[in-house]
Amino acid sequence: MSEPSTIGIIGGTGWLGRSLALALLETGFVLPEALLLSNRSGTLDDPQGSLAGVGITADNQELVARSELVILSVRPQDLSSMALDVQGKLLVSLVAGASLADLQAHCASQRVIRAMPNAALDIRQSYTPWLASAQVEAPAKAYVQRLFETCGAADEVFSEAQLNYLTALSGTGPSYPALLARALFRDALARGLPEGVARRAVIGVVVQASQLIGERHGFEALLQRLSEYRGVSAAAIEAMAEAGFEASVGAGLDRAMEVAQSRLFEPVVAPQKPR
Ligand SMILES: NC(=O)C1=CN([C@@H]2O[C@H](COP(=O)(O)OP(=O)(O)OC[C@H]3O[C@@H](n4cnc5c(N)ncnc54)[C@H](OP(=O)(O)O)[C@@H]3O)[C@@H](O)[C@H]2O)C=CC1
Ligand SMILES: O=C(O)[C@@H]1CCC=N1
Repeated sequence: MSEPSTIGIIGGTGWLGRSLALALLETGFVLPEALLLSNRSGTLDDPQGSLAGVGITADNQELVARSELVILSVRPQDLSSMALDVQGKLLVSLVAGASLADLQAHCASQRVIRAMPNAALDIRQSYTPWLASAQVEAPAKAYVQRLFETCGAADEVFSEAQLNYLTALSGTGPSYPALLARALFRDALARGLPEGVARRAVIGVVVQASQLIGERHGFEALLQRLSEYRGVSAAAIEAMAEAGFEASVGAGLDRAMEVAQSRLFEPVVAPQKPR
């Protein structure tokens, strides 16, 4: 496969589609004139001009005709009612709950990649696992890996089960840190802290202090080091564990994975014949 010279993003003005478009432009991965976006109105709201020169259309088939690589970034329910024939071209879908087989049948291509970024694509810090159908050639896979590295880290995975699990674990992006932040915030308010202090303390922990977790400090090593004081942190970590912290996380992931594998996308228009 020679590298696609044109990229089209269906749903390219949404949260993920637009963030991806901006990342591809910022990194020079694609030139504005080689990028085409679609949405239902065919209009582009771009007050800052960051998408200057990029094409916009309301006609998804026109986008397919003009793009060598088609990226699908609409909500699952919008895909269900969308007739789309990608004419055997390489299709990269970001749609949660749409399996490779569903996408092949619905969009008329055997060459399909399912990718699962998260909302941190917005700040070019997504973690994006992806799964390719057997018909995707090695150079196309290498190209897609580089494409997602424009906005964070990416890994190929090798089963729908792994991708569905990762939809629950990492596709949810900021959900779990935000849940922890809300629990800490509510606790602080319940104990009478002023709201501003509570909010800044929580952000200080969940957003700022958590940056210590990374290349230099693994999370296990950090927990160990803090626990070794046998003081306040150790008491909190152990009491939270005893109260069922990990069981609660496991239950949430179970439920999220059930939804991720439950065909959020159900075709209501006739499938195309895969090419
Ligand atoms: N947001 C997230 O955190 C994550 C989302 N995902 C998946 O990514 C996909 C996109 O999500 P997200 O960007 O958040 O959703 P948004 O609702 O922000 O964006 C959806 C886009 O699709 C457009 N659209 C809707 N219907 C059509 C249509 N018939 N033809 C062309 N464009 C259309 C919308 O534009 P308009 O309404 O103007 O037509 C909009 O630009 C979803 O499938 C989701 O499951 C995956 C991981 C994380
Ligand atoms: O919650 C959702 O369905 C989307 C897909 C994964 C993350 N956000």
